Amino acid sequence: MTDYIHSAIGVLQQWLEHTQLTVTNVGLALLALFVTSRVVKYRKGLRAVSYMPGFRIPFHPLSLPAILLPKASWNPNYYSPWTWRYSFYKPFPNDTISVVPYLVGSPTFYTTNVDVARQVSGGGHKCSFYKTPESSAAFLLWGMNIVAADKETWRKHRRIVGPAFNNSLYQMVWTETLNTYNDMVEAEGWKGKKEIDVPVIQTLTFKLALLIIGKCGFGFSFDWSSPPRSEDGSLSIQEALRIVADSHMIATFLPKWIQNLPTKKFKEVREAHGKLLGFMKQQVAERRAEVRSNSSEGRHDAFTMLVKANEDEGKLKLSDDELIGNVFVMLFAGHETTAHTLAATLGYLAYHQNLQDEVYDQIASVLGRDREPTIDDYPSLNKVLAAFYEGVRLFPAGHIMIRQAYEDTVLNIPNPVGEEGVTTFPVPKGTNVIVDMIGVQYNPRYFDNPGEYRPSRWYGISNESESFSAFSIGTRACLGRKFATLESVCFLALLLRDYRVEPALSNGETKDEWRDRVLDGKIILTLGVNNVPVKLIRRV
Ligand code: HEM
Repeated sequence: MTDYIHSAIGVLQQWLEHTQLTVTNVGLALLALFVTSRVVKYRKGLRAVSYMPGFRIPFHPLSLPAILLPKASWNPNYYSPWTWRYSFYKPFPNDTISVVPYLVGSPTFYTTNVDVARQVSGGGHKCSFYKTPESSAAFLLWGMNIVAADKETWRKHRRIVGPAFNNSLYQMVWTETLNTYNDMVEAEGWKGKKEIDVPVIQTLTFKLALLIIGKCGFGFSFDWSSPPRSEDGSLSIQEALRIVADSHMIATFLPKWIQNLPTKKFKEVREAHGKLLGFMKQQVAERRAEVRSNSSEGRHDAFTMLVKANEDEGKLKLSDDELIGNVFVMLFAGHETTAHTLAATLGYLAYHQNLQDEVYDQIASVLGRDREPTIDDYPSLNKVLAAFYEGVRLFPAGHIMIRQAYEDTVLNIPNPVGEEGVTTFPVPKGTNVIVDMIGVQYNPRYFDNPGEYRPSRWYGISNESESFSAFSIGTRACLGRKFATLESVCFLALLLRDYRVEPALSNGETKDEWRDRVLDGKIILTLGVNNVPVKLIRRV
């Protein structure tokens, strides 16, 4: 008997090694097998997939098969499991499908179609869809905010938060990214080194994104090398913000009684939350006093702008908790997303040296060898931006948008490619519509050879174009898109100006094996790539 158990464990271990799956993913895989089921019937022309009702999983069943698939087993010529995610839709006649519960409950539509996404995601007076509180739970820890709010509440938040994303903030994002890059080179001891090993590029991109949100979003003065605790042992605000960002999933999804257990990790998380909350309350009061006494003129961070806009507002002011909620939501909407996309972009550019050369040639022609970039260079660095846009297309950090019909309505679903027109489907109140953003980005309806990393597909396309659907579309599209692109273009231009980025291969590994290992997706709250190990070779 023990022999059987040992050999079963052995087989499982081998399979895990082969597929590079973690134990958590195996758990999810088993759940997926149980939840996802066979195609059962056509429902008014859309083919339906049926699943057992009653499961409330943090992300939808389509995420799960993509995670559980052993690499490349479905198509030896293709390496990204995310293309498989799109191919999920291939057996169906349309790029919008409905998933119908076996027993009770209303069906859910899954769509990879931009027109359907526009109908459900935009908000607005005429839109019959909204974000349910359950789907926004991850954003509601610190108070109501623009991401979680809907309808009238959203409009109230947007009026105050929208104006904070202005040219002064953008100038600050650029300047602070430049300062942070120089700070990083100094603090990491890169000066004078010809070759630098970076085992995980995410350690840099996550720190960069945190410092930029901390400085430009919260208006804190952070620096690359500040110690996590002061001499008296108390947590620094910078470290508290890092812990809060890193423990977001714990704080959102773990029951309170588990979070209150006396382990080192949970104690640290509680300390960080307590410290930040107290600090933010004090900051609201201080900034309000500054705004009232006109002494906030030199401050352009989003937090101060928000307090200012709120002071100027008449009846529809935000409460202090809502102000704090909106500052924190920038951390959760803008930190991981930007950091993951930068890591994916650098991974692709390391793998495709010819494309990196093309980007570098532009940087060199715009900046020369050592001129610091200014925000006026941003439009001329369009190939850097295109490299970033292609990174976010292939790994759209905001990989899912969940909406629900709050009244009986219809969806106008475009007919399959090759057939003109739309078909109108009745959508009863309570029906969920899930916009599968990975599916959208890999949908051949919109992108020629969608699995290929090809930044040139974005050349000559206006920045305002809705083709960049990875930031969503319509009135509720990402408010931080320019924030993210300015930060990323500035950082990439500096890094690629100074260093050639190459894959750091492990023993005996080929470049293609590196690509398969690294440029593979993982989802926690947002979608990113695996750890990206690179070598930075100083350009002379
Ligand atoms: C690569 C980086 C980013 C990506 C891929 C991204 C993606 C998205 C997506 C898909 C949405 C729509 C979500 C939905 O409607 O369910 C969204 C909304 C939003 N994002 Fe971003 N985002 C990024 C960076 C940022 C940054 C840096 C900030 C702020 C500093 C930010 C702030 C927001 C806000 C406030 C909203 C809500 C807008 C509204 O509902 O009116 N994002 N983002």
